[in-house]
Amino acid sequence: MTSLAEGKRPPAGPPAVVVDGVSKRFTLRHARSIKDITVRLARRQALSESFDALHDVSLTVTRGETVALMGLNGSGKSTLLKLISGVMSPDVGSVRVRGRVAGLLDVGAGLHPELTGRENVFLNGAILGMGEAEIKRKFDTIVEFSGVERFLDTEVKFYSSGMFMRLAFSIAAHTEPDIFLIDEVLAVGDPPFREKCIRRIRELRDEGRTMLIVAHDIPMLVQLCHRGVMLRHGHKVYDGDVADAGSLWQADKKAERGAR
Ligand SMILES: Nc1ncnc2c1ncn2[C@@H]1O[C@H](COP(=O)(O)OP(=O)(O)OP(=O)(O)O)[C@@H](O)[C@H]1O
Repeated sequence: MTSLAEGKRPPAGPPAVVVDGVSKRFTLRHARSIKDITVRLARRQALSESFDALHDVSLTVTRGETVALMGLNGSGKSTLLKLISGVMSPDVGSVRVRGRVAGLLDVGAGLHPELTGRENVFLNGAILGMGEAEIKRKFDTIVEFSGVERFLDTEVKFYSSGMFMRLAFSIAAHTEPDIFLIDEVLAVGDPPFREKCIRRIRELRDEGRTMLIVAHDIPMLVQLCHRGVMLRHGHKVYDGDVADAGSLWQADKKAERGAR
């Protein structure tokens, strides 16, 4: 696989994101009701267990770099993006971010179901750091990109998941973030919209925005990204050439299929 971004690496600049020795532990509760607790205690089974979703992960992203985060399901990619976006804090280590961050971490995250598409453009735009004048100036572009014009005055709870995602992506992608975090959303849209998103990501990349992208579409990541980081069971196992990271992902995937 050859990378489109090869030879187009951004000039070495100041760091935009510094993740330093980060670990994150989650507790999984096995019993929620009094009955569950009683049964598990009688059987001498644990009521909960904890495990490390991220283990001593360090990562520096230079301003203007587009970095692919790869790894099988459950390897810790989304957790890492949540730590960078600030919606979650690490148990150990630190995360420093320089600039305005726009995260697209969940389909429709940040859209309010009871509000219309139009109201959500204003609300979500403001949450993502745009002023009212800026939103008004970009309103038509955002709506046109999303393709939800006809449903603009409908509450978004009536939108399909694809429409939800299109509006959410469109708002976030037009906030001119310094750092743009994209998690899996590209898997949800229909193919023409996906192509549009990829074009927009490429534009943002060529404008010199910093991006971290999580996806399972490895050829797309290889095309779009300057660099690839591979996670395995919460550990960073590779950080370097995006095509090589892609090959590691393919090998893990093959091993996982073989193990089933
Ligand atoms: N809030 C939470 N509470 C408990 N466990 C969690 C929580 N969030 C994530 N996990 C667990 O942490 C591990 C890492 O999850 P994460 O979503 O970061 O992986 P991922 O690499 O993004 O996976 P996928 O590709 O499936 O989205 C998983 O085992 C997941 O079940």
